[in-house]
Amino acid sequence: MTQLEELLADWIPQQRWFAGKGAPIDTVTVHAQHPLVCGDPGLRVLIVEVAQRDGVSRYQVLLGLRPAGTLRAELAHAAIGVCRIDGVTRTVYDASHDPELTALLLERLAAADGSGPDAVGGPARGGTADGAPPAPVRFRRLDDADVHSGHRRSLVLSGEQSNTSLVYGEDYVLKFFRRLWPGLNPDLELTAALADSDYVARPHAWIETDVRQDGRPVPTTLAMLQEFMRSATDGWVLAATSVRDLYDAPGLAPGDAGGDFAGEAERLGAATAAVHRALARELPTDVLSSHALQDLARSMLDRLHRAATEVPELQPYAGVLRSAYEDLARVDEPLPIQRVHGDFHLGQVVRTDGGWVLLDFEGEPAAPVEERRRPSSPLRDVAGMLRSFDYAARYQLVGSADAADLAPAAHAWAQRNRDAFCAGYAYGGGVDPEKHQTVLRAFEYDKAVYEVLYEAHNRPSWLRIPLDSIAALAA
Ligand SMILES: Nc1ncnc2c1ncn2[C@@H]1O[C@H](COP(=O)(O)OP(=O)(O)O)[C@@H](O)[C@H]1O
Ligand SMILES: O=P(O)(O)O[C@H]1O[C@H](CO)[C@@H](O[C@H]2O[C@H](CO)[C@@H](O)[C@H](O)[C@H]2O)[C@H](O)[C@H]1O
Repeated sequence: MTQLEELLADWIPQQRWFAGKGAPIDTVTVHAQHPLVCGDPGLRVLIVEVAQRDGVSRYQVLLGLRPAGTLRAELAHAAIGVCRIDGVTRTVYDASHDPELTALLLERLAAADGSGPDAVGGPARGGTADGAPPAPVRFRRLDDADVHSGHRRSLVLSGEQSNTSLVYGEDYVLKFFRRLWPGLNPDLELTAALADSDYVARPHAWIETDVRQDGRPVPTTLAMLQEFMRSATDGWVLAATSVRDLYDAPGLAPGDAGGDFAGEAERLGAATAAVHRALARELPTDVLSSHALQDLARSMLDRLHRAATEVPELQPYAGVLRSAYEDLARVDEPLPIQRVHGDFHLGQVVRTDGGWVLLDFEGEPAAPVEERRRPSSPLRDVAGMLRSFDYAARYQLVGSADAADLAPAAHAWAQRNRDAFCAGYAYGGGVDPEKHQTVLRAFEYDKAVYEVLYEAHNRPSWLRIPLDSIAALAA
């Protein structure tokens, strides 16, 4: 490995967005390096390949470069290290934290030519008049997007993120996809398909490059610029506040405790149904054949095997989970499928003055992009949100001395909001989740198993949450 690759091999595992935390890194290779800003400071987009026991994954690093010893104190936390690059000793750092550099990205997006919605996922436009190939990193803007670079300073959104989002003033969010899969990112694809919907943050522009796959260059989304919902409050924060109010009111039912969330849960259900209907209008739909249903059940079983091998505490419940998947494989009614959110939870929705807005249509960040772009049952998203109500109810019990006393209240809160969400989903025009219990249960179990792996890798102290839910579901 080069000096830079050695530094990255130490730095990458400490990043929240690194998805390979379950195993050590063997090597890091800089697969491509595209200069965006030359000079001092400099900015390069790196595509790095991280080799681990289970294979090689690609990540995007925004590399800032300054002469060694000149990194300002406020950027010290972003430092990756000091190494020689192009014969000069430089400090390299995570440029997403450097507003001086990120301002230039917004300027490039504002200056980009407009493209129609078909340009999303379309071929790179052909280079310059003299026939030169398209630029390695392309800045593209939707035709009717009004991107201006007046609010230049960006701030990195803090929080439990799989990617890195920069907020410019109060206007835009620029989200850099960290784990890269060749091709169109489903977040950009679905957000663009829903561009006119009141339930999504309007997409404006994107950044892409070509990533080689099987010897061919594949246009691959690096980042998406969308409207910043300035009046937004995170759904997780709202739900957690409601749960806290309930825990502070011993003996009261969730509907009587103050801060009841059921009205919001119901409206969220209706908003989810509206988004599903819009996705079904804009993008292909199908019906799952019985053969495909069996494949789906098998994929759930595979995930269970992987999770139970890695997290043995799951093994006592494997029998119950397996039989839920077998029931799914035997469902003999047609299961409509369409594009869905794919990783739906309370942290992916924000409440604005105008109602609920859905974010982050990327799907489960660890899954290959072909899998995430595959149509699925909308009940998969319903199940994701039901899991999230369970999380919101349980997470304040982790490590609490009052956990046993509060458990009935947690159960009541989750049940009330599950019911409200499902009712809202049905009256909002979605299928009635209550009438599809076998499918819903299988998706819920599968999501909980995913969460077991997710927590084991990212937040081991939260591992008990999905494990306890599975124990309760299996009881
Ligand atoms: N357009 C937006 N407007 C307001 N807040 C946003 C917007 N996009 C993201 N956020 C906030 O950032 C958080 C993480 O964004 P998300 O797109 O889910 O990132 P990730 O893919 O890294 O999980 C969201 O939960 C939300 O609170
Ligand atoms: O939002 P991301 O796309 O990064 O999704 C990943 O991280 C989520 C946590 O931030 C994780 O969600 C799990 O924890 C949530 C509470 O923090 C909870 O509301 C969800 O129900 C639970 O699944 C998500 O699974 C993961 O893909």
